[in-house]
Amino acid sequence: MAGKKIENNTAGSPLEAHVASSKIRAEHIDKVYKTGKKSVAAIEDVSIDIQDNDFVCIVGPSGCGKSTLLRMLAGLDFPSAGNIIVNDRKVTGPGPDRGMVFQTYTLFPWMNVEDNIKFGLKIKKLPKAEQQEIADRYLKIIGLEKFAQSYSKELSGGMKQRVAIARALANQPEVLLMDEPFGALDPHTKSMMQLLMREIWVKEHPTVVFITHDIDEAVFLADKIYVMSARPGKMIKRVNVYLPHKRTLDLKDSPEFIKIRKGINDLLYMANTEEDME
Ligand SMILES: Nc1ncnc2c1ncn2[C@@H]1O[C@H](COP(=O)(O)OP(=O)(O)OP(=O)(O)O)[C@@H](O)[C@H]1O
Repeated sequence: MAGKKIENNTAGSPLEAHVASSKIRAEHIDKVYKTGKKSVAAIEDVSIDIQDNDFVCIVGPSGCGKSTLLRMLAGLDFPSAGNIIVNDRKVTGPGPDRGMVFQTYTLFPWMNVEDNIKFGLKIKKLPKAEQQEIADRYLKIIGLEKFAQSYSKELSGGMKQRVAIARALANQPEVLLMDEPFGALDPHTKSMMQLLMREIWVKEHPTVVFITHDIDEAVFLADKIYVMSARPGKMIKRVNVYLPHKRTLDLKDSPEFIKIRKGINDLLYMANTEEDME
């Protein structure tokens, strides 16, 4: 697959091409980790172009560099070659324009739910009434109004992730970067979180980049899916997901959903088989 150009399964409509604006661009990214004398090529010649308000998932086998790529978009790590551009500016570090949600729960244990959500707003020194208004709005969206005064240790994993999402969204980042945020949840809670995440996106329309190795999750959530090959990870295809804007869980049993899932599984299988044969 080395050096293969990324393919798009559909050409954008002329209108889309005209009005869409690039929010995030990764241009020919390589990432090599060096530890002592050893070096690991994590990703190779990866390019992506994400438009404003897109919900994008990135899928690929374990170790293909998904988290590495997301960390570089966040400015928490840097490419060995290539550029990352967010809002037409080269990324040189983390910034308030990008919110992150990780797989591990990252709430501040000494703050209650409401204060966790207000954290970034306090730093921004927003007036108290405005902080409360925003916290109330997101508590409602995540359905945890009754837990506003609870602490992290009193919450389930799913509840903690809902608060982490609310905390990230409350800051009104232009881009939400999510690294397998539902990876540690049981299947039922995971489905409920997927539903909630899609609902939040339909309402708020943040630009979302969501990493997962769960193909079902990617097809359910995203409008565009970038598929990566095994390490060193390369982008092999961008798949546009033409499913309804508003989604319900029974969509997962529909022929359209199953067809897209199969297409992505086939791509991953082919990419990995080709790597094995090289
Ligand atoms: N700080 C680091 N130092 C050295 N090697 C690293 C470092 N971080 C990641 N790697 C290596 O880079 C490769 C890509 O890792 P990364 O965590 O980005 O993959 P991933 O696709 O997110 O994996 P998973 O799906 O299992 O979480 C792996 O081989 C990993 O061992």
